[in-house]
Amino acid sequence: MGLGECLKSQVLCHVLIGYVFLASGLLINLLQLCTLPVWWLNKSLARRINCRLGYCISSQAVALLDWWSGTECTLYTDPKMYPLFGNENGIVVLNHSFEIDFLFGWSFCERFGVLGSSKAVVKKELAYVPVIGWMWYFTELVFCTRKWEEDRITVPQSLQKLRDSPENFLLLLYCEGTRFTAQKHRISMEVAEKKGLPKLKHHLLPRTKGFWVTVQNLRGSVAAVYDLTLNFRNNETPSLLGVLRGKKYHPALYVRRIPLESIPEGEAECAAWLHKLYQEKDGFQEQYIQTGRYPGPVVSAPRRLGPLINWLCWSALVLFPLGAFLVSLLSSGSTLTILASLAFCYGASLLFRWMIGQTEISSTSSGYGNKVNNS
Ligand SMILES: CC/C=C\C/C=C\C/C=C\C/C=C\C/C=C\C/C=C\CCC(=O)SCCNC(=O)CCNC(=O)[C@H](O)C(C)(C)COP(=O)(O)OP(=O)(O)OC[C@H]1O[C@@H](n2cnc3c(N)ncnc32)[C@H](O)[C@@H]1OP(=O)(O)O
Ligand SMILES: CCCCCCCC/C=C\CCCCCCCC(=O)OC[C@@H](O)COP(=O)(O)O
Repeated sequence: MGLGECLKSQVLCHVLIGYVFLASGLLINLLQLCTLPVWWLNKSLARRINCRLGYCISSQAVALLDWWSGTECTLYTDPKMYPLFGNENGIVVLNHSFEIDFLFGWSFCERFGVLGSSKAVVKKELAYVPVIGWMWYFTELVFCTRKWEEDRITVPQSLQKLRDSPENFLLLLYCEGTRFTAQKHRISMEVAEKKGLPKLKHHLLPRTKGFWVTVQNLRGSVAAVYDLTLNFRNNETPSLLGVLRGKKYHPALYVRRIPLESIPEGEAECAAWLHKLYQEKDGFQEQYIQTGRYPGPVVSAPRRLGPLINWLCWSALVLFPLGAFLVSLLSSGSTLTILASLAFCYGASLLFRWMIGQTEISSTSSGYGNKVNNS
């Protein structure tokens, strides 16, 4: 085992990474809170500032993936479309089969220069997660309850706010609405059968209402739907803990750009269009599993230095006071202070572990989609 591998497996390194993420993240959340008065004075400026602050948090996770674990994603797409990525607003439709599929989305957003302004339609529960959830509140993510009676009012309102976004954005929509499990797949195929729709092998049946309201509310301000299909070599199942331990994964992503004008306006037609899209996605997944490739040529999208520099800067900023504190603690010799500090560190590491748990299907998978009804 080389020095790098040895370092990546050390619990102390993981604790320090967690500390940097939490300390810098909470500081950034506080800065975001301080931008509240700016929203009333100059909304566009407040949004730009919050995009930069959001970048400071999300790019730490990207640095962990791109630079710490060294994961490289193989991108399959049309090279003629590639220059448009990040240079226009887009709705991203991605399969929701992996615990940290969002992180690979973030990694590409970074490469296309829109990480700070990246958006998603996320379940409301995530708004309460410290650091990430609080940051999302300020970067105007669209929160939903996954109860259509409520979402039909609130989701369009949030989407309307994005129309005059001062920066280009990619809005991620997991139409499956929940992470893939064998049970949810079985139930959703029962729904498919009842609706007379063809069965999907690798996806849950997409929920169509969210897609329809998203397209309708963003028509005129979004140029295209980006259809993304993600999978991993050798049936890898990536996890945040794996990335933290420096495990290198081998993702492959197929991106298709579909002009928004080509999507039907009526709800029923739009729903049928989405079901057809998922049938195509299922075919692409099958092709990847059979051949190890997606259709189309491979395009290079190199990782950028930005996340690494950001991470190093925040690390220096929060590790220096920690070092000074530890020195003064040890020299003070007070047993009570040392015990209190140890208890605080233990609490902070539990919080970090809980946050990682939010990405884990085994610990936090909701009951949504476990029954043949809306919930
Ligand atoms: C080039 C670019 C390259 C790279 C860039 C890539 C991407 C990066 C971009 C941005 C990244 C930014 C941030 C990402 C970071 C983090 C995000 C991470 C995670 C958060 C993810 C989530 O939280 S996912 C969960 C929340 N999101 C959603 O749910 C969205 C999808 N859902 C919907 O759209 C729903 O319609 C709804 C939520 C709006 C409402 O849900 P509800 O259930 O109330 O109603 P529905 O009408 O949808 O459902 C009822 C219909 O469904 C049928 N039904 C019943 N049971 C089932 C079942 N088990 N399975 C399927 N269908 C079922 C039912 O019959 C109803 O049918 P109708 O015919 O009557 O409609
Ligand atoms: C440099 C250190 C970087 C450490 C990065 C730590 C980041 C982890 C911190 C907080 C995690 C919060 C974000 C979790 C995003 C969860 C994504 C997700 O997939 O949500 C599930 C949702 O779709 C559907 O939920 P269910 O399947 O119905 O249940």
